[in-house]
Amino acid sequence: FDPLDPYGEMIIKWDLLQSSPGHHTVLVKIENKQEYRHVEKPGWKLSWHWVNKTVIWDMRGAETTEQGNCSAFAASETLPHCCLRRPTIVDLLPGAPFNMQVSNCCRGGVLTSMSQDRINYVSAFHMTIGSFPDDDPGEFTMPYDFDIGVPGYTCGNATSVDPTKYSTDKGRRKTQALAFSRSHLKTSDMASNSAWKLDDHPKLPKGKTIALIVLDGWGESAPDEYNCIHTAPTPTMDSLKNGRPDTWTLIKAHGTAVGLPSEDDMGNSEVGHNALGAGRIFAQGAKLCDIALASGKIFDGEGFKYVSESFEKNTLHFVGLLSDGGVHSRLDQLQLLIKGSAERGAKRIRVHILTDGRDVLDGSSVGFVETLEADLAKLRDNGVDAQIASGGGRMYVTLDRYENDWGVVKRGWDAQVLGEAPHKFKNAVEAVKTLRKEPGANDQYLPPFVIVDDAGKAVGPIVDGDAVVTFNFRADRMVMHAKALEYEDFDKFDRVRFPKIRYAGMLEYDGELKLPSRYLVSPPEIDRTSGEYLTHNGVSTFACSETVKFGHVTFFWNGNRSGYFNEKLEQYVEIPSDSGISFNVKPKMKALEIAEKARDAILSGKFDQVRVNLPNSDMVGHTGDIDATVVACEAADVAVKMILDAIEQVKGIYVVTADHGNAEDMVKRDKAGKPALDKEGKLQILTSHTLKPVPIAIGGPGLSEGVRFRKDLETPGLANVAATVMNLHGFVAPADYEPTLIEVVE
Ligand SMILES: O=C(O)[C@@H](CO)OP(=O)(O)O
Repeated sequence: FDPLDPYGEMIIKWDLLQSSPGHHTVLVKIENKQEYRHVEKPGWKLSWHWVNKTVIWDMRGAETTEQGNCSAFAASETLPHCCLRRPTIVDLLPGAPFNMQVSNCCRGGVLTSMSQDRINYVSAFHMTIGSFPDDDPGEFTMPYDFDIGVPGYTCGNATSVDPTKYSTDKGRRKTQALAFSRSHLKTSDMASNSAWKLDDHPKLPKGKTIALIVLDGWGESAPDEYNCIHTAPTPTMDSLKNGRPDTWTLIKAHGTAVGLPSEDDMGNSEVGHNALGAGRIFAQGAKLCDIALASGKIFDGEGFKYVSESFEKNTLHFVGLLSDGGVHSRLDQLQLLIKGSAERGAKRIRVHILTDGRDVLDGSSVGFVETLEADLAKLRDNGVDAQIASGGGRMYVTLDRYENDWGVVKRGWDAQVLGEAPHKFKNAVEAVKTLRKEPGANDQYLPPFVIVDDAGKAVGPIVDGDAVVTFNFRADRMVMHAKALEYEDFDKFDRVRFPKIRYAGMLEYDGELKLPSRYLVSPPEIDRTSGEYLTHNGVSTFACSETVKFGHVTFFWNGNRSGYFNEKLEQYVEIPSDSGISFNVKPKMKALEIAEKARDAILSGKFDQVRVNLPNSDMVGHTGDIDATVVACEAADVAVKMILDAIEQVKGIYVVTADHGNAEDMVKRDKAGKPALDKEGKLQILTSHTLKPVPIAIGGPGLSEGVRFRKDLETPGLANVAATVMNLHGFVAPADYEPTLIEVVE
């Protein structure tokens, strides 16, 4: 994956043109679909491993670098071109004899990228293959273990897809290959175990137990009454900071430091944990979608083409979080999607909105719905039947995560698919305004509603043949919904009706589950995470949080990958979260239970790294309840103490940090930093994350003497933590990781 080239890839295609037992003709093409990367001289050098004992009788357009031992064919009239089990093929040079050429050959292996040169981005060669005399002449079997011979690429396994159709006789006849396989190449070369080996740190020892504590939503801000971290009693966290400039510092947790489009983007747990675990900054979903929308490429991709097949006769539905928070989705991206779809033939559009009030101010939902309504009215003027069809608050309708409460997803299903909800309105602005007036109502927890026509009938249930696009780019709160929309076998709630739809996510939400199977933009490919390196180097890990943050310290930490890298070395423990309540009701959440599990894991002596996420300051901060958030911060501090006490006992090391800010600032501020009042003179409570930096502290009896934070890094951020932790485990981090935060002084 190359952030400059997020859509790029190289593909090797094999078309089986003729096949009889023991004799096959194959056309191989290498396509450079990168945007910027050319394959320069000395060019590609393609090799693979034959499954059976196979020979290449004849080649055109390319040749193998060696013939190998063909003595088994001594009796035949001609000797094969190559008898190696692992042949290496090179392109012919320009000026090769005419009878040796095929189209797209003979450039010495140089391949330009498709977007820069639409003529020379393909290399092709042709070969006839057969079997050894002592082997069964059988069906063609695709070889494996491809290597393109260009530094920085690894090939995935080949997969079978529809054969290519060829146009012959000046386009009058189409012929079709018999079978077709393609193998994708990735820009990383981690196939062999030795590639994972980390060098020993020259000064720091191995074998220390490290507690890695992530306080969720714990930023650093000026002390005042709206800084709950300041007002809460937090003696443990204070003791890590006060008078310890060498082992306590601040790091960036928002904006470009975590792969977001701009410095105005607050941090969030997804990008924060990705950066913490991966040690590098990857362009994140928000940015990838911006690029795809700006270039219009989003509409050329397979995902959009798939949904657009419903445009002629059926409805296109959009489902997602309606705000400009930029954490899970953005209104401007939805607007571009709606516009682009209408321009490309969508005639009937329905939007199912989820109101926010968590990444943006509570009450802002009304403005967002008004903006969307105005857009849809314009479309209606232009003959597109476009309307909002249903809605509800994000925390109560649809956007649950990590299977904490399927009831949330069911409420969304009932409104969006079945067209059923306890509240019915003729118009969405009226719906949101009215429902917000109910006692205790807020944007996050608005009850579900459907929009109905004059006859009281829902205007937009999702039915057979319709297309559905979920426009959130962030994964965690879309996975459950995606399962309901896509899984044939599904038992989490009674769907009543399971419409046959064309469904695409804005991104792929789970790379392991391949969910959803269609999407508009490819997600960031976060590879070679610190967790994967450390397991390859024998480091054992225990990771724990409660349900609402469990995936943060596992899935996000490991580059959006579920499951273990090495079951023998890892143990992940999830403590069930409270469900069906807002977390200000029980602000201590499961901090104590998480700390107990971490303590036991540390004292067991079985783990080199014990990693936890303490969710309190974030989850309770999001409720906007200041008193409860103070209790939450205190609870997190108590949990930190319990873990640090255990580290003290085993003479280990601690690293305490956070993924983004939240509880340190609970009020909207004016430019001078003073609390901003609304039109009625009331304080505007901030439920969202912030742009603040987060602390990081290191220490413990196991920390070698002379270890301190460097002062020479210009803007250290979350991505610098992975290399730091690797050092504390006694290893040097890979060269392309963001630099370590620490140095060892004599
Ligand atoms: O709750 C969430 O979904 C986000 C805020 O939208 O918070 P976090 O990034 O901390 O998970």
